[in-house]
Amino acid sequence: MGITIENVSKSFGEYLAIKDVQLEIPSGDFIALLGPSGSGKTTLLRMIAGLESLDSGKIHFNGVDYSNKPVKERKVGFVFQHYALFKHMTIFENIAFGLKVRPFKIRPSKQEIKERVYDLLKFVQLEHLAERYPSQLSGGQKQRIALARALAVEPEVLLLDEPFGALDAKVRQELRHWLREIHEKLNITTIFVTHDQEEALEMADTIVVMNQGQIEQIGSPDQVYHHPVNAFVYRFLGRVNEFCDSDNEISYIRPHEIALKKSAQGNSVPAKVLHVHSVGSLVRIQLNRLDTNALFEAEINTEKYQEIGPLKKGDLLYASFSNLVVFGNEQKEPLTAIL
Ligand SMILES: Nc1ncnc2c1ncn2[C@@H]1O[C@H](COP(=O)(O)OP(=O)(O)OP(=O)(O)O)[C@@H](O)[C@H]1O
Repeated sequence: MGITIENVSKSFGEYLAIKDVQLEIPSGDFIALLGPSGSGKTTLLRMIAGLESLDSGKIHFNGVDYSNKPVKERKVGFVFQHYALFKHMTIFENIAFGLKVRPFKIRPSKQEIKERVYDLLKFVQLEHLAERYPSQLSGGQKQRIALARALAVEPEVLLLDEPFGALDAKVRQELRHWLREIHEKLNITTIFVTHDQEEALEMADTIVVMNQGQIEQIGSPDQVYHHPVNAFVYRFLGRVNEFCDSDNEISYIRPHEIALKKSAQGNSVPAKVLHVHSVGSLVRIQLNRLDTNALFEAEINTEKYQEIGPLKKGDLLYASFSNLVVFGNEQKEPLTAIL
């Protein structure tokens, strides 16, 4: 199902939480709403679900105005951060719930419900847990079941609000791949809220970067990461070094874009090593520019480190900043790209 969000705004009392948002979500897309806490991601998701009213604007599902339709008419499935499984029901009953409470006329038979629940359990690879209670499941298993429950009613839109937020890093990683595979199989339009840029970059077809109730940029992971339209997006999408050029301009470069050499080359800048630490296959090096005294961080792989290292505090290196991007303080567009 394609969704069109047209000039939507929403206030809570005096506070304008969503400001004139426009967004076109093609059918079958996997979208991440990415932004810091309080940027309006959940509010926008809840408006799409019909859980929050709109002050102005419209939301269309497949070209039909759904702005005032109740939740139950929207064919949406939800998964929230805190599982929200019914504690007193078995896993089977949890998944069956949405089907059992359907009006009599459209309610499947007992046998049909049973088959559907087992199909879903198979789909999320947790058939063996049907008779357990939520308290007997791990966090990751609970979220798989929450997804199976959301899928039971055959939604045309899947809404996920930080579904892996409460899980540890390894389980999160597994579930990201798993959810992406599920999306590829079912192709349901999926909107995913996260404040984790890595999660958004890894999973989504389209990233919508939000800030203070507004959209800063819409684009593929590659576009928002490599071609951010402003300083906010640049900063939010990953580690970044900032150098003040003047009162109005700041230049930005990501740590992995800085080339480090043992000897001076071209317009490289001398810098002293302050700190070195390894993170898996990467080495992060904190340095101090000798020309401006500014601190910065470079990131290289272990092979490159073997070429220039081992390094210790006080060692002298030469840094080339070939990909600096300059934004004015309040500018939306990059002023220049210095090569
Ligand atoms: N029911 C409400 N009543 C009053 N203010 C609200 C309500 N819901 C949200 N807000 C405010 O609206 C703003 C946006 O909140 P929202 O939950 O949409 O942000 P978010 O980007 O999802 O943040 P988080 O990542 O922390 O969940 C916040 O300042 C929040 O305090």
